[in-house]
Amino acid sequence: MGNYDAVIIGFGKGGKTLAQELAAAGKRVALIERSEKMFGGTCINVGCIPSKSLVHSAALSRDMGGSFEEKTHRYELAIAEKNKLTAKLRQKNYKKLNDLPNVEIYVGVGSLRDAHTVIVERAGTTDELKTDLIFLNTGASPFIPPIPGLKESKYAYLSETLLDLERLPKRLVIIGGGYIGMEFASMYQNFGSQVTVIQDGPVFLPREDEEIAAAVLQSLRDRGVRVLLSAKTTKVTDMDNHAVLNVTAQDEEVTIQAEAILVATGRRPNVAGLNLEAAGVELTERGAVKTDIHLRTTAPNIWAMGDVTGGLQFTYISLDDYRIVTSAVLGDGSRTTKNRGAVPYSVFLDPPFSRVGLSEKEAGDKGYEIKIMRLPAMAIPKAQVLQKPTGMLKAVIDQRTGQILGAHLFCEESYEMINLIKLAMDAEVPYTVLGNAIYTHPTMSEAFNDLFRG
Ligand SMILES: Cc1cc2nc3c(=O)[nH]c(=O)nc-3n(C[C@H](O)[C@H](O)[C@H](O)COP(=O)(O)OP(=O)(O)OC[C@H]3O[C@@H](n4cnc5c(N)ncnc54)[C@H](O)[C@@H]3O)c2cc1C
Ligand SMILES: NC(=O)c1ccc[n+]([C@@H]2O[C@H](COP(=O)([O-])OP(=O)(O)OC[C@H]3O[C@@H](n4cnc5c(N)ncnc54)[C@H](O)[C@@H]3O)[C@@H](O)[C@H]2O)c1
Repeated sequence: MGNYDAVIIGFGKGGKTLAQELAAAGKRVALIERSEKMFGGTCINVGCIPSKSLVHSAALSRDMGGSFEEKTHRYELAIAEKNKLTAKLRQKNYKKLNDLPNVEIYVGVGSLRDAHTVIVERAGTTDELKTDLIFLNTGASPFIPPIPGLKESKYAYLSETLLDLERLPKRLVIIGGGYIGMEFASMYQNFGSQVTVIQDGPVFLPREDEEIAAAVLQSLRDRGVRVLLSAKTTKVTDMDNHAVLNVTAQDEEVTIQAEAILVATGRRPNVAGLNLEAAGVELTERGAVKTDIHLRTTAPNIWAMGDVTGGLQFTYISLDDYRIVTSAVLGDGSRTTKNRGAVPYSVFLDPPFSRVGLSEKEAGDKGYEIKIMRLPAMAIPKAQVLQKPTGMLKAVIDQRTGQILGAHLFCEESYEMINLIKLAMDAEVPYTVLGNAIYTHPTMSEAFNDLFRG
């Protein structure tokens, strides 16, 4: 039995950062992680970092061209490179925490006995930890739809297992056209696979600005990605060297063959087995840990961070959740989910798509009198230098105040540009400031001179 000031379940972004902060404040901390392969969490092991390493390698491979065998060889090298990177980061993350004298890492599955007792279980041993404060940072796991034959298929993968597939699939089918589906479609198309995306709804990227979603869809189709909308997979059958998917797409029956199937139909909070009810921690209707604006759960000494709270699933949100929780337990509680500012995001396509704030429709529905500003990517000199003229930029402006309500950038390097707009929105700087600023040249950011000319 151990006594701690704080116990953190899950070695994710929020958890590991909070462990360091609490340790620096003199607290005795236990950090529990169920798998030695997950020190540092989803992002560095099976999420953002490995997928972006492969996105980068795929773009290089596409530029080199060649036969499918040559592409396969480059793919194998890319997987090996990615494995090297994740192993390095995992070890670094472990060491950083393990070197702290008042942090103890437990490898095992954590659960609650009551609001002040955490159990850690692993083969044959059980530890019981007594503590004042508990932090839940257990992340999320893929949801697998109940499609006959899918779970049993040896050709079916989740994002984390596909990232380890060493042989480039000639044909890849992706079930789900969300963030993971789009990024993997773009990446595997660049590596040289023939990619088909099966999306259940009639609208492609329904949460995105209509005009931008149409431009992204067109670009993927121009690159050879087959995207089926209003499509339902009814059965998966394994053959000797491939799977056959029966799909109903807009009332037509089609069969699709694939060497690999990626299931990318959303990720659900990891709450199973935590025994939360024993401590009075309630769930939302959607099965996430219920929290208030300080990320406190319904148990007064228990807090939650990251994907398990059912919020936006991004690494930097888990990191910001750590700031909010730190503010609550070590500070004055002034940082909350309500004042964290605008939340940007990027989908790493080719070119990438990035967004912050409201779409044109959302701004209209909220009653704003709006002005729309647009710029085709081909008008940006740097896009021409990079030979990446595809895409468009769109901004939604509050006509009355000149504030930027939203920006939607589908162009090369948009993942860097969007952070500047987020800053302008948080600082309540009118669009004209970005429109009249001096930028270095030739850069993608200087496009703001034209986008926001007004
Ligand atoms: C393929 C992919 C690509 C992504 N790309 C991006 C991206 O480009 N940018 C971005 O911002 N986000 C991206 N995300 C999302 C991002 O990875 C997650 O939002 C983020 O990692 C969540 O962090 P977290 O702190 O909530 O938990 P996690 O990092 O998921 O950590 C939770 C940890 O808890 C452990 N755990 C769970 N239950 C228990 C238990 N009972 N006991 C002990 N340990 C337990 C898990 O093993 C895990 O290590 C991507 C996700 C995926 C899958
Ligand atoms: N660049 C990034 O920041 C990045 C990259 C990848 C993932 N992520 C995070 O990971 C999370 C999970 O990604 P995801 O793509 O799994 O989820 P998602 O919620 O983004 O998309 C899931 C998609 O699958 C579709 N779908 C569900 N069931 C289906 C079915 N039976 N047949 C066909 N389509 C079906 C849904 O309509 C939806 O479009 C995202 O919410 C995101 O926050 C972020």
